[in-house]
Amino acid sequence: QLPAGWEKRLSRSTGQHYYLNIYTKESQWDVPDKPAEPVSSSGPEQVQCSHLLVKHKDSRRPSSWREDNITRTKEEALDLVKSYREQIVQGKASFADLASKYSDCSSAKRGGDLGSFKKGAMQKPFEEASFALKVGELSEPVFTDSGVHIILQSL
Ligand SMILES: N=C(N)NCCC[C@H](NC(=O)[C@@H]1CCC/C1=C/[C@H](COP(=O)(O)O)NC=O)C(N)=O
Repeated sequence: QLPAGWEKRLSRSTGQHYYLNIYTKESQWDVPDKPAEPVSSSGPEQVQCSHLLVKHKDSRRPSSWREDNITRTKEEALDLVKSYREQIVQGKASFADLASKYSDCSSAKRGGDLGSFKKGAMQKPFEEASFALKVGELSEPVFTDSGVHIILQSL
């Protein structure tokens, strides 16, 4: 008798039995010894985030809708990102307002919204920071080849 939430399946490729978590559709070879977890332990499949990106002269593409040739240094970009983050945290400005004015990413037009994305879509440092956030949480400055970001997880 299997613990609740599991189904016994036969693998066509190996002829072995495996066990399917009927909630998360995750499968495993080992016979389950406790009821299936209704949410996957590996966290959400995808997240929706907005970001404010400040590029610098060493960015992979040191150009944006704001500035054809971006010459600020990485340190200057970090100082700007910190000042924007401070204004948001102190409630002096909204994330979307500052992103639409100052983000060097085309998503500035949407208040920084990047839409939903799965693992594998964004550069690793950005992905790791995005998936580590809770809904409504604002990241510390994150560095990618694009430049310096702050990230807001929206959904
Ligand atoms: N899937 C969605 N929505 N679009 C594809 C995103 C591709 C992805 N992009 C990034 O990782 C950078 C960092 C986080 C956001 C982002 C935006 C970049 C930043 O500007 P850029 O350095 O490119 O000039 N602008 C657009 O791609 C990548 N794997 O390169």
